[in-house]
Amino acid sequence: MTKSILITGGARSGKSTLAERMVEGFGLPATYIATAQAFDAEMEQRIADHQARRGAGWHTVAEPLDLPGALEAADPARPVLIDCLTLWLTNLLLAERDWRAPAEALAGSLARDRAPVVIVTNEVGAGIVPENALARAFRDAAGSLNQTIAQACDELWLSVAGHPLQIK
Ligand SMILES: Nc1nc2c(ncn2[C@@H]2O[C@H](COP(=O)(O)OP(=O)(O)OP(=O)(O)O)[C@@H](O)[C@H]2O)c(=O)[nH]1
Repeated sequence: MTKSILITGGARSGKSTLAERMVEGFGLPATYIATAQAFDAEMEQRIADHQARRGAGWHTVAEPLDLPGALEAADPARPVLIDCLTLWLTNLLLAERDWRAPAEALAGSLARDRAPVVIVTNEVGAGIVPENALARAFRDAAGSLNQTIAQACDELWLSVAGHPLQIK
């Protein structure tokens, strides 16, 4: 049985909707682990749109930093959707925390005997090389994090303009 799925794609590529459909396809009450924090009205609106779209039947946990801990604490009988790795990385970098050890911990916990886990991430770095050093460091860290989690996942999907493409 497929246990862990990583979905990557650009902004508004449909990756969150694809992830929600996959998790709902397991036919079980599910847990949503959100890494986003609402710092402004725009983000509040995005989050409200997501919550309205998900509807009832989802248990939502907001965890901006301790993602491995949130996954460990989640009910193992329920499928989990993690949305998204890129914001988690941003939160760790802004808090000046290491991301490599938590990324390895997250990858390790995907091997656990539990209901499936679907993870959303962003495909960054396809454009021109950013001019500032922080943006370049973020781009490189995001790429490495995606590789670490993709390697640990049973399936990897790319969402392009609302269309899913299976990579692994
Ligand atoms: N805190 C919190 N964040 C949430 C909740 N629901 C969704 N989010 C966040 O909303 C973010 C995704 O929002 P969007 O900006 O619509 O995603 P997008 O990348 O532009 O679009 P897609 O590619 O279609 O997914 C994710 O990072 C989630 O963590 C929630 O209930 N609470």
